[in-house]
Amino acid sequence: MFNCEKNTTRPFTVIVEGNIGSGKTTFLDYFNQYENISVLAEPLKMWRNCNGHNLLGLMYEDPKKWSFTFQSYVSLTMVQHHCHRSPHPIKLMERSVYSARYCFVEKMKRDSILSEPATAVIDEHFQWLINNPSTAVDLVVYLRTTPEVAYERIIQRNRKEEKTISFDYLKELHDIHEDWLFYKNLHHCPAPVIVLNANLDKSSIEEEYQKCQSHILNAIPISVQG
Ligand SMILES: Nc1ncnc2c1ncn2[C@@H]1O[C@H](COP(=O)(O)OP(=O)(O)O)[C@@H](O)[C@H]1O
Ligand SMILES: Nc1nc2c(ncn2[C@H]2C[C@H](O)[C@@H](COP(=O)(O)O)O2)c(=O)[nH]1
Repeated sequence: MFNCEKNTTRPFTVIVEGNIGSGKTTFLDYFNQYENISVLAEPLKMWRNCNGHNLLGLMYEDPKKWSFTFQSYVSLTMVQHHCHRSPHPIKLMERSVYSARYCFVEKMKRDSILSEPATAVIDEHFQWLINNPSTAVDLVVYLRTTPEVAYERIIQRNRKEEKTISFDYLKELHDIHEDWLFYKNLHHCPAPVIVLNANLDKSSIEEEYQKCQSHILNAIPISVQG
C-alpha cells in the first residue's frame, strides 16, 4: 500500500480552491504569518521549468497536444505536496489532486481535449491516489469569485502563459467550481467546505479571511491509523 505517512499523526490539511485568479496565493500569503502552519503554494515554478520545458506554456499554446503531459506533471507535483512531511501541525495547500481532476480534467473532457484512452489513464491514476491516506484532507476553503472578477485579476496579473485564457474558459471553470464546492452536485467533496467571498478587494478581504481563521489555527493534527 502506498503511504507516505510515517508518523502516527498527520498535519490538519486544508486545501485552498478557487478559479484561476480568485486569490488563492494571496490567501496563503496571509496565513504564512503563522508559525504553526506549513504553506504550500502551487508549484508554478516547476510547471514552468520541468527539465527546461515550460509545460504550463506548452499546455496553453497547444492544449490538445500537451494537456496530458501537463496534467501528469500537475498530478506528480500535487502528490508531492500531499505527501510533504510538514514539521507543523497544520498544512495549507494551494489546490490539490482533487481540483486537478474535478475541475481542470473535467473541463478538458467537456472540450474533448483529452482522448478517451488518456482520460482512462488519468482516471485510474486518480482513483488509486484518492484511495491512499496520503491524499486525505480535512477542510476545503473555497475562494468564491464571479468569473468577471477573476478575469480582471488575471489580466492585471499578466502572466505570459495566460494571455490566451478566454472569459468563456474562465466562466465554465467557474461553473465547474460552483457545482463541485458550492452546489455540490458534480463530484465528491473530500472534506467540509468553507466558502469565502473572494470578490472583496484587498482593503477588506482580510476580514473575510478571518472567518475561517479559527477553523484553521485551532485545528489539531489527525491521528493516522497504523
Ligand atoms: N482581494 C483581492 N482584491 C484585488 N486583487 C486581488 C485580491 N486577491 C488577489 N488579487 C490580485 O489578483 C491576482 C490573482 O491573485 P492570486 O492570489 O495570484 O490568485 P490565484 O492564486 O487564485 O490565481 C494577483 O495579481 C493578486 O495581486
Ligand atoms: N490545465 C490545468 N491548468 C492548471 C491546473 N492547475 C492549475 N492550472 C493553471 C491555471 C493557471 O493558469 C495556473 C496557476 O493557477 P492559479 O489558479 O494559481 O492561477 O495553472 C490543472 O490541473 N490543469
